[in-house]
Amino acid sequence: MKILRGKALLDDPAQTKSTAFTRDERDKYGLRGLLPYDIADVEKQKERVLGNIRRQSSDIEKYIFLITLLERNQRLFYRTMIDHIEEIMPLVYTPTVGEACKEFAHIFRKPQGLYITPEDRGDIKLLLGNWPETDIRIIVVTDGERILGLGDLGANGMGIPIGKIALYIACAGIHPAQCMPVMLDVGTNNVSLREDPLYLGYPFPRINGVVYQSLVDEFVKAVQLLFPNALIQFEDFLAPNAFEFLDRYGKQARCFNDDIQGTAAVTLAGVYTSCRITRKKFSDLTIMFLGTGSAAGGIAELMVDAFCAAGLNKKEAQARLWFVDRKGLVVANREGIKPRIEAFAHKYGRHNFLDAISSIKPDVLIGATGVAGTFTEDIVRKMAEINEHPVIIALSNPTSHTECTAIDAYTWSDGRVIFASGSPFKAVQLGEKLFKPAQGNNAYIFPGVGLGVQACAARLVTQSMFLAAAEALANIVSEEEISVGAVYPSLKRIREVSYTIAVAVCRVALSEGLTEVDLPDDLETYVESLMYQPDY
Ligand SMILES: NC(=O)c1ccc[n+]([C@@H]2O[C@H](COP(=O)([O-])OP(=O)(O)OC[C@H]3O[C@@H](n4cnc5c(N)ncnc54)[C@H](O)[C@@H]3O)[C@@H](O)[C@H]2O)c1
Ligand SMILES: O=C(O)C[C@H](O)C(=O)O
Ligand SMILES: [Mg+2]
Repeated sequence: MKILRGKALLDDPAQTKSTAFTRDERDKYGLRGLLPYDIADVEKQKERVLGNIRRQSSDIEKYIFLITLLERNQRLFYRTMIDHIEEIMPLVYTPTVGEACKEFAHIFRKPQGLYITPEDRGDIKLLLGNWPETDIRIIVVTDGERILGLGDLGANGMGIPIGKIALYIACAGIHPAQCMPVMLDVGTNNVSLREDPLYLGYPFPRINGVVYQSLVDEFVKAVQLLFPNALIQFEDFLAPNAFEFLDRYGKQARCFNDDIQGTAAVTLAGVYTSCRITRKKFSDLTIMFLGTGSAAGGIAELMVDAFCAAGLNKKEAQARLWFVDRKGLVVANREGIKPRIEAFAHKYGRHNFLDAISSIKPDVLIGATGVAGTFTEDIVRKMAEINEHPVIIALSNPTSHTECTAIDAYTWSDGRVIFASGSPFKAVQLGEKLFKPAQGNNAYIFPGVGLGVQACAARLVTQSMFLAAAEALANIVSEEEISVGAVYPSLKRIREVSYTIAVAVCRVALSEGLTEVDLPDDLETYVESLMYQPDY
């Protein structure tokens, strides 16, 4: 890295320390007179940042403030984010990032990340070469077609890769210079966006079919050529594209789909942990999904592996999993069952959602619909009638799209529910008891998986890695966390979580012969040594 001087040094987000430059440094780098007198250490700077965040009148203003801080002073941004993760994460990630994506074209200040459009066909390598860094290790790419539960947001969806990359850096210590957010801006079918005069994306209907597929092919190939060490995380692609790309690239490129696989691991971990509260055996559970998309489909596939690891055969495992869609219980011989769901369409009578719960008596209910309020009072009460401690995981983001809120879930189940949700909820006081529901979000998984894959230079990312990540995450939850109803560890422990998952991923890669480097025996110390600390 070229050492800058004077104003250029102050203006460089990666190198500046702003008011923290010491007298000696101010002398040495030609900074005298360019800064106020006080030498503010990072603690003082953080105090100022927090004051500024808290004085903003809305979360979207807080988001804008934080993004501009990131553009000004990278280390201060990440130090603040790491030290105050519970306060900052909901601002740079779900739920606020959902609002930021909807408003993206209107709050845009400075480009971040790489944009690829159909006009760049044939030139994607050249575009990647324009990126200012060469040693890229983590890429988060979206085409914006299914941004959280908000639908097709086109190029506005860039907020998601930017947010996920911030989590890679803060939660797993990937170096900022090694990360790249990418928007495959292939158009949008959201007419109101295309008609918005301030819209910044490719203002045409989405390309599709082979034309679209070949552009994604070109992107993946170009990444492999220019950034051979990069891990590609596919994010917020609409199903079936999400599944198709995973099938197409998963066995030949270092990539995974976060909504399918990351979500699967975090949900499985929550279910494992719930067994410590319900005292049920994991292999005895019956699980019901509302929604048949990427998240639910991905979870079911990993659950089958988990049940098989617990001693069931594949058929028995599949028999434990049930799907409900808008038309009710998904059963054999129903029209139009998605190929990924067929194995779970059992021979059974037709039932609506509520009757399906009464009849099948699931221990666990998982929502991945993107539709608010789909876990109604009737549904939660029914789950609580058939289970002493029903497990309800409402995955949909952002908060405005959650299947049910924490307070409703606790109230309707008389405080007996074991609840987790994709976006965070505040603690709920019900009589004497305080519940602190945990956030069931793939943020617990993908940073650690990325760190692990990088640490061991795994050629591919496999299902066994996600199974191991789920086990590692479940094992780390403390008794104290469980006592307030949380099935995940506190976010304050996220770097410990990511590191633990990374070590588990390395072990799987080693056992599957996927590593491309010689790893030291002491994997723990090695992985920890790789983690970026945003210190001056
Ligand atoms: N918490 C997490 O970590 C996490 C991870 C991934 C996705 N998600 C959330 O899950 C939601 C779904 O994501 P996805 O990728 O599976 O999307 P998707 O579009 O692939 O799937 C959504 C599914 O829900 C079904 N659905 C919609 N309304 C329904 C209703 N009223 N009743 C029954 N089914 C209904 C759709 O038919 C579809 O099958 C999004 O809101 C997303 O934010 C959360
Ligand atoms: O982005 C998130 O918060 C989780 C997940 O990837 C989603 O798509 O909702
Ligand atoms: Mg996602």
